[in-house]
Amino acid sequence: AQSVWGYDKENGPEHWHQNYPMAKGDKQSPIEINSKDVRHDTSLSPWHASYDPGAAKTILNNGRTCRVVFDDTFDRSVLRGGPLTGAYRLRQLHLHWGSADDHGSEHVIDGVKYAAELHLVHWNPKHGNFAGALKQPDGVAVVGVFLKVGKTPKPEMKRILEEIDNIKTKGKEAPFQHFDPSILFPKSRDYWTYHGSFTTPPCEECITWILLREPIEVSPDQMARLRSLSKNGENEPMCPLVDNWRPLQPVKGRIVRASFK
Ligand SMILES: NS(=O)(=O)c1ccc(C(=O)N2CCN(Cc3ccccc3)C2)cc1
Ligand SMILES: [Zn+2]
Repeated sequence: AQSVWGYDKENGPEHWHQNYPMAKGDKQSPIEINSKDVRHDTSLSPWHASYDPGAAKTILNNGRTCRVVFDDTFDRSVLRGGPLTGAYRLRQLHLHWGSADDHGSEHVIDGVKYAAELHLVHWNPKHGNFAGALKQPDGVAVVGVFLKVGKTPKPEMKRILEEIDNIKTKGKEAPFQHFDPSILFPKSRDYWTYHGSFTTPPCEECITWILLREPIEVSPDQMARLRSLSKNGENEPMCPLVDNWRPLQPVKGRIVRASFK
């Protein structure tokens, strides 16, 4: 039977192109950001998120990540500015992380891998709905925030990680309300931006990436909580949900712009 895609030897990133040909495209993500190749673009404006905490709905474990889902039926929580034209609607946030603190992020910055990477996924309502947006080059915008392990963890991450106990296994979902994800943003608004793809199948090349330069800190036990999630269902053999990151993809001549010098 067609094995559903995942991150294991038999269904991992090297196999994805068999069912999802886009995976071999020339605008794939993630990529390594090399500061020497980045262009400071003075025309890039600051980005702005105006999120309604009431839009948060649920948190779930889908066996591949931990995801918080928001109401995106109208312009309730939106991202504007930066490289974007118009307001993009926040649909969900999720994370990618490693089995140890020295790796786990998808994008790599000058050789540095972070322990995890948070993705806030937004779509362009001019394309009608999310399914339509992912067929357009300007359909989706993802803000990426790097997580590093440190001693002064952000209390805001606590809220997501406290919910982990209720969604330990695949398919588990819990209410997750009154949450404004902009509290997860670091102080600096500096970012890199480039055009790329979903880092998971179907790997459509519809994403304007906005990667924040300043990482946020999480504590060692917060990372341990994330790693305590299981990719299996409740009554299946335990299998830790870790290393749900895609390896680096070829840059293929793409230009990465920076909002800062
Ligand atoms: N890691 S990432 O930020 O690049 C990212 C990866 C996947 C997704 C995501 O939600 N989907 C990709 C397509 N998929 C299937 C789908 C669902 C509804 C309609 C149509 C298609 C959903 C969003 C962001
Ligand atoms: Zn992601």
